[in-house]
Amino acid sequence: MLDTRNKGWIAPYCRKYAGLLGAAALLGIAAVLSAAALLFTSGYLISRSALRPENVLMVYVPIVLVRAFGFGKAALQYAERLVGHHAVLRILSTMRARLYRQLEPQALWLRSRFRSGDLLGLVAEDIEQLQNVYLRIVLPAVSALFVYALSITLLVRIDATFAGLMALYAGFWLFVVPIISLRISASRRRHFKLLKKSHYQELTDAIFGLEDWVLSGRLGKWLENYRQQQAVTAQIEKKLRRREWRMQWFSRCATGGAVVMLVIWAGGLADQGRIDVTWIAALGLVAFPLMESIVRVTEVMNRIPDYEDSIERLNEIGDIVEPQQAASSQCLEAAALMLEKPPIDLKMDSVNFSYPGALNPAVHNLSLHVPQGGKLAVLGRSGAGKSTLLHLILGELQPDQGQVTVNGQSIQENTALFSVLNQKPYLFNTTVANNIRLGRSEASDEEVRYAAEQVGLHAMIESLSGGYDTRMEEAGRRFSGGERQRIALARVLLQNLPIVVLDEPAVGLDPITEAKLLETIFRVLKGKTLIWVTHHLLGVEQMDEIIFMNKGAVSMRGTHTELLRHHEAYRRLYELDHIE
Ligand SMILES: Nc1ncnc2c1ncn2[C@@H]1O[C@H](COP(=O)(O)OP(=O)(O)OP(=O)(O)O)[C@@H](O)[C@H]1O
Repeated sequence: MLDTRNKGWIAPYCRKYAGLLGAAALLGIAAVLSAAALLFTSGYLISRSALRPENVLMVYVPIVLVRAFGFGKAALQYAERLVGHHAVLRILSTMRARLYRQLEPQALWLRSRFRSGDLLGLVAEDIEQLQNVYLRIVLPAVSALFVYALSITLLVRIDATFAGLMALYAGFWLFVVPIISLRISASRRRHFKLLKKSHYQELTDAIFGLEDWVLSGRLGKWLENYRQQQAVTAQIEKKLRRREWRMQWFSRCATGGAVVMLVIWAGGLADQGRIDVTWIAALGLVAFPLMESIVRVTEVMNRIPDYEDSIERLNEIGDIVEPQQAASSQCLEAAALMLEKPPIDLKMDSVNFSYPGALNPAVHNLSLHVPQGGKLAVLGRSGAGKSTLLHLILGELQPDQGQVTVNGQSIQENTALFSVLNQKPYLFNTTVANNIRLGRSEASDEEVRYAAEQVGLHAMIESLSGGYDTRMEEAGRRFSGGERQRIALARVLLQNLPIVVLDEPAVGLDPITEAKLLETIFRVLKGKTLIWVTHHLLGVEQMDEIIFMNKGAVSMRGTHTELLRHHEAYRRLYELDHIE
């Protein structure tokens, strides 16, 4: 886990992967220098050939050099991309693992806060965006700085006055123009983004309330209004584009300016007889690639606002989640102590909970007792209060009345007793072993293997080309839904906490896979307390208590046999769920 010094999303990774990023930057610089050398030798070759050398052998060396630098430039550019992308993909996979570790333990709590957005999807996309920060901002900027410093140093050795002039000219384009351009464009881009966001919100609202717009007969008016707003946004976007083109045009002029200055200077040197005239074109042409890498910084800086939102959002997530984690880590010791002294007794006494502003309570007068190793199934329609109940059990919500306790202590002080297996476990693009090890980062290879064996994945993993070191394809596409859940289950085994919350882990699986997964879950989690939210009755026979929730209250409860015996509704539901 990163310490506070490593809190951001850019600098810590630059430090950690300095070697790889440095190699990519060096290759980028070498590619620019190779391009400069190519144009330099080409310029010389053209001038030399124009003077009609008596023998082709007299221009043989420049011909070979042109070829070498031509190939070299392409090869170096390719190598730079390869190393740069390799570095960035490694950074992204570390970032994703970090994000997962931050979010996963609070999955249920986050879901209660970010009900309507697919938070994980959103932040995963943000991390995707960050790769551009490295590839399109950090690397080009570093390469431009180096090219600037090297060119001026070389020039000083030939002509200090001219070197000073060029340092000012190129420095203006490298340091001053990008800052001015960023200042102007940043506020416009932000304004544009805000406008777009508000239009999206309005459009989404309108789509949800389309029926009301039609019924009220005001749809035409709304459409007209929306069209006008769109026209304003399009106008601003057009202005932004025009500005970008103008900036590109100025950049080309800047390169042209440098070429003219170099040609005039080289002409002066030739007049003084300090260089041969054949070098004039060579020195002029060399400005093209060097200046281009410098003026590119303006374009690069203008991209910063595009990624600001992503970085801000990721920092916000850290700020929201870290206080929760701090509380959890304080509880770890207590958890360890409690693990040594089973049993863990979980109790809810007449708990009531209402969301702020809600008319009815989401959980109403609910009492439960789950002793160590007890198994509770929670069923109910959507909105019945199942998730709220889980938040209360996990100590993420505080009851308005009543209390939730473990061994007589408030649950808020003991939240690190829980593992959670939810509907969509995320698999990272790292090795299979690392994905399992997310449960406990210090777990040994043997422990990872053992956990995989327990969940029935060992043979399948061994059959992969690299065994446990095989990389998951992005988002674990190589694994089926059931296998993904088994990996998540192996993580839970490594965590080895006394209470496991199962939040519909089998939802979306076919009945056979579901039955097999449930059989594995109940087998490997034997002895642990299970709290299982499920949408149907497959596997409920194995539970010690089944509760049905309706409008926040318990509408039916008992063991499977009791419910079958006394409740006609349960009997029918059970039969429906068990039709072959
Ligand atoms: N963050 C929230 N703010 C306000 N009301 C909420 C919030 N979360 C849930 N509710 C409301 O509380 C009630 C219980 O919701 P809850 O999510 O606990 O039900 P659920 O049984 O888990 O539903 P589902 O199976 O669809 O997840 C619902 O009426 C819901 O609209």
